Amino acid sequence: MTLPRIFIDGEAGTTGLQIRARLEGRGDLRLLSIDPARRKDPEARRELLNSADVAVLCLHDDVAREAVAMIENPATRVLDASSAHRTAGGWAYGFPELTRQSRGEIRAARHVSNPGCYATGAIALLRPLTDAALLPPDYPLSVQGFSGYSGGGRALVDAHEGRAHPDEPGHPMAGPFKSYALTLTHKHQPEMAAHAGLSQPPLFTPHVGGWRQGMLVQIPLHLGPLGVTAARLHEVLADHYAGERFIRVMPFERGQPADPILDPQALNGTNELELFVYASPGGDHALLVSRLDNLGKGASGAAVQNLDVMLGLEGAGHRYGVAEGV
Ligand SMILES: NC(=O)C1=CN([C@@H]2O[C@H](COP(=O)(O)OP(=O)(O)OC[C@H]3O[C@@H](n4cnc5c(N)ncnc54)[C@H](OP(=O)(O)O)[C@@H]3O)[C@@H](O)[C@H]2O)C=CC1
Ligand SMILES: CC(=O)N[C@@H](CCC(=O)OP(=O)(O)O)C(=O)O
Repeated sequence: MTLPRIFIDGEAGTTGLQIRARLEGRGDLRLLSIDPARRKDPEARRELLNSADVAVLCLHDDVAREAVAMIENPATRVLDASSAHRTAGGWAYGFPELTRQSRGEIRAARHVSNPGCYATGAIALLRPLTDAALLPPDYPLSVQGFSGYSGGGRALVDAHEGRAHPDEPGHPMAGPFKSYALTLTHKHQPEMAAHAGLSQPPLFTPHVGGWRQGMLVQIPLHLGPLGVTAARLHEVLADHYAGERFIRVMPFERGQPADPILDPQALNGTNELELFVYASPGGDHALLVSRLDNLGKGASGAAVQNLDVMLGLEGAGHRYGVAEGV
C-alpha cells in the first residue's frame, strides 16, 4: 500500500514544528522533508510541493499564495494554515464540527483552509446560534480575544524567550499584557463574519499576554434585545456539539458553569475546545466563552485533524495533542 505523502512547507516555524511533532510516529503517512539548508529555495520547495499528496502550508500569507501558485500537479491537495484563503471561493473551511456538511466538504476538497485561532473560538460559539436563528445575522456583536504570545509566530516567541537579535529593536507586542489591533481591524474579522453566518464583521478586540500558549475568546451578550435565555443558548450549543470528540460544551447549572475562573492555558497541548455559557443573576446578560490552545485546536491540532478528514483517516482515533513547548 502506498502511504499518502505529506510535505509541510514552513516546517521550521511555530505552526509547522507543532504539526511535524504531531505526525511523528504515524505509520499511515509518509512525511517528505526538505533539506533544512534549502527550506526557502523555490526549486526545492516546488519539487516537494508537486510530489506530495497533501501539501500543508505553514507560511505567512504572501508565501502561502506563492506556494499554491507553484503547484502544477493536479493530484496535489493543499491544507493552508495561513489566513490567505479562509474566505476564498473554491476553498473548503477546515472546521469539521461546524455544520453537518463540513466533514464531507473537507473530505472532497482539493483546497482546504485551516481556521484562525481567535476565529475558531468565535465561530464555534456563534455559528450554531445563527443557524438556529437565535442570533440575527446583522446583530451587533463584540468579540474579545486573549492569547498567549506564540500566536504572534516566531518573531514574538523569540522576543519573549530571549532569542531576539541584540541589534534589533524589541517586538512591540512583547511583554506581560498588550491590547492591539486598536485600529479596530483584524485579519480574522472577515473570516468570523463569513463562517459565523453574520452579515457584518464583529467588533473584535484582541489582547496578548506573557504566557506561551492557550487562549480565551469572549462574546458578551445583552439578552433583552435578543429575547432569548442563556439556558436556551447553552442547549443549542450542547445539542450541536453532542458526540464530538474535541468540542465540549461545559455543563450549565442555574446560570453558571462549574468554573468561576478560567485559565487560558488549561487545554495546552491538546486539540480540545471548551465552550462556556455564563449568565448574570437576573438573566439580563450572558457571556459566551471559548477556551483552546491557539497552537492546538487553533492551528496545528486542527490542521492534523483536517489532514485526517481529507484522507478519510479521522475515525482511526489518532491523538492530535503534543507536549507543550514544542
Ligand atoms: N502561531 C499561531 O498561533 C498560528 C499561526 N497560524 C498561521 O500559520 C502560518 C505560519 O505562522 P507561524 O507558524 O506562527 O509563523 P512563523 O513565523 O513561526 O513560521 C513561518 C515559517 O515560514 C518560514 N518561511 C518564511 N519565508 C519562507 C519561504 N519563502 N519559503 C519557505 N519557508 C519560509 C519561516 O522561516 P524564517 O523564520 O527563517 O523566516 C518560518 O519558519 C501563518 O500564516 C499564521 O497566520 C495559524 C494559526 C495559529
Ligand atoms: C497574538 C497574535 O499576534 N495573534 C495573531 C493571530 C494568531 C494567528 O495565528 O492567526 P492566524 O491563525 O490567522 O494566523 C494576530 O493577532 O495576528
